[in-house]
Amino acid sequence: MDSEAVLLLETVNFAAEKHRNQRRKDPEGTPYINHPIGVARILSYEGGVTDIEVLQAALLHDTVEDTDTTSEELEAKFGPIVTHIVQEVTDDKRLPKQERKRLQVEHAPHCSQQAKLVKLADKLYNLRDLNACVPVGWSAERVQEYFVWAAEVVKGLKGTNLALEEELEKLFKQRGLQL
Ligand SMILES: Nc1nc2c(ncn2[C@@H]2O[C@H](COP(=O)(O)OP(=O)(O)O)[C@@H](OP(=O)(O)OP(=O)(O)O)[C@H]2O)c(=O)[nH]1
Ligand SMILES: [Mn+2]
Repeated sequence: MDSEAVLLLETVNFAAEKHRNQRRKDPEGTPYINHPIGVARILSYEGGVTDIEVLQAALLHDTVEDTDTTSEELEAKFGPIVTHIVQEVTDDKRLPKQERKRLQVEHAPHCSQQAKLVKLADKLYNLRDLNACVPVGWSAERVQEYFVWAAEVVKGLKGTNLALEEELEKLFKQRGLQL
């Protein structure tokens, strides 16, 4: 087996262990790990991305934000490039939610190309997920607000990956939003 396959399995296993007690917000409580795996899969299968560090960062992208994982831990196990991409897509959970959301819109255009790819795939996964089923406690208005905000973030990511941007544009159009 080639060394990149070994590395991807090592990465997905690390993410699965870190997210093992977490569930998605859908009524069925889908295992959280389905999300990072799906984000990495969007990048490879739909986006044609073969950059192993981007695929690893996609698998790890919510570990620092949502679990006890530290950047130091990622750096020791996966190296500085993967760790930096994850840091770029990590919200500071100590900030109020509104501020975190505003900072994503502000920072998106200044991210590295690698981080922009992960952000595009993360938004595409989450928007498709919202169309498939509404998180527990979310109103239709809250779902629409998420689309409006996501469109603002994605505007700042334009010119990164045509296939993913086209898929996102379709979803925004269905909601009456323009990129
Ligand atoms: N659509 C959907 N999202 C769910 C579900 N379960 C968990 N999430 C996560 O919830 C986040 C979006 O919910 P919000 O209320 O806007 O944000 P918050 O969790 O950070 O407070 C996303 O975080 P994220 O991946 O860090 O992305 P981002 O929204 O911060 O860009 C998404 O992955 C689900 O069942 N459906
Ligand atoms: Mn995510």
